[in-house]
Amino acid sequence: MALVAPIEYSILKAAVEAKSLESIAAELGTRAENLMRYVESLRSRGLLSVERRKVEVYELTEEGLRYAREGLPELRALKSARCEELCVVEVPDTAEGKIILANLARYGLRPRGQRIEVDRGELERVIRTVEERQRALEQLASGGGAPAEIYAEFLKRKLIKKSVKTEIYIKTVVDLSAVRAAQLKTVLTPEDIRTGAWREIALKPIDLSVEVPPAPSPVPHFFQEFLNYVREVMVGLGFEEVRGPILEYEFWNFDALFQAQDHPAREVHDTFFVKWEGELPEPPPRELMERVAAEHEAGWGYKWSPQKALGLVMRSQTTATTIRALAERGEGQYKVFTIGRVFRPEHIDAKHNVEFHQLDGIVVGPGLTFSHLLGQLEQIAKALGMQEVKFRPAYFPFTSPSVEVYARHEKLGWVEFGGAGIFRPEVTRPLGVERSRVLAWGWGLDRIAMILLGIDDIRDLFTWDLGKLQEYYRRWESFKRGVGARGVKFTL
Ligand SMILES: N[C@@H](Cc1ccccc1)C(=O)O
Repeated sequence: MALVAPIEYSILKAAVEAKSLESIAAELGTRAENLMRYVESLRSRGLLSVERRKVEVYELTEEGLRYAREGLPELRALKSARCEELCVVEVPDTAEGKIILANLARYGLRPRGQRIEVDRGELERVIRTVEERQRALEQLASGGGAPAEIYAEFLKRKLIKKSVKTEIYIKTVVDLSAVRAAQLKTVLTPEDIRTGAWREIALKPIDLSVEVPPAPSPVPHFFQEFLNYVREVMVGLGFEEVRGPILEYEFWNFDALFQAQDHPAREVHDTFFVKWEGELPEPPPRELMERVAAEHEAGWGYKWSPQKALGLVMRSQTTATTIRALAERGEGQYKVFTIGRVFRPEHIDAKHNVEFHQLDGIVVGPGLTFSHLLGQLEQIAKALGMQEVKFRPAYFPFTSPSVEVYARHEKLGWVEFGGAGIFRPEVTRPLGVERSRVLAWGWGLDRIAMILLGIDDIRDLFTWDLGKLQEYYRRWESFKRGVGARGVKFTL
């Protein structure tokens, strides 16, 4: 038993005797185009045969169509005749007048100059003849036929033209009792599968060749451009960019930052721990692991586990990347930054997302102080176009002293957008950095974008709403134009 859609069943029923698709469409009250895909689907399942026949058809020319609508010009002329003893038809000396005279001559009416004189009986005979042509023309216009001699006349007069059309004839090649109309669906639900209902459902074919309506053309994404802008600003301030992996060893995300292995932030609720059997980042140097181990054991007084340090996390801070840079370069004078995604299992709200972007930077050199740090942070904030920032004392396991950095958001008030501090000796010592001091900070770029562009909800940075995206892009463009042109005020 073949299952077919209700419309397919109607087609099969209508085509038990071979018929043209056009006539079946008319029978079913639709257009042939609408049936094509069902016909094709029935054919491909061997339920229907399809034959294409070339047929000669007559089509009205533009002129023919116009006369079908407005009436043949000679008919109009004949009807304007004024009759006394004789009837008189006045024909204007125009292009149309010429057509009128030529056609009236066909029916035996000879003009004298621009006028035709004819007796009433003759006039009525010719009017009937021409009216017959007019009816034929209108019939042709509405898809009907006409007497053979009229085709010849109209062809000569160029009111119709011959063309070859392909007609589709279909015939059902299956016994109707072997076919059943079934429910037609485009999507099967888990329920349909569980209950076995799928057996009774016909899947509606989807025609992938159909043109879809054009979608509004996308603009570049404002936040992507914003991230590039931050990158440019940092490079402009003399920083060098470094990059690091998103799937990171706990070692770089925590241990190298002197975050104890039993530190609360390392518990499941603050970090995404990853079970991973794919390719791994290159492991940290053994020797470095040993020095970090010694630092932890002396400082925190517990047994440091190398296995724990080689666990994998979705990095929760891009400080994991700047600390890699510090380990690689060691002692010296340099400034590096990184921009990248970080991940935290947060409760999502207007200010928190589980995935956001940080700008981390370090400035390395002998003799650097806390004032240098605050000055550096101010300079970056200013270069990014921020109006006012505030610092508050804070705690991070890897810096001392430490601050949190705040800026004012139009709607949300003072928003913390990052932390900063000077790396503790416990962090720098195992990396071989003993003479230099390291200023470090990590800022949330999503929040900075919200502050600069007046976006009220962090989730909006990833909105699918094209209207919002366009609005934010406009704001971003006008922000970019204004950078450097605004009065900047800082408060310590
Ligand atoms: N990594 C910290 C920010 C920070 C970076 C560097 C020094 C101090 C603080 C955070 O994610 O919140």
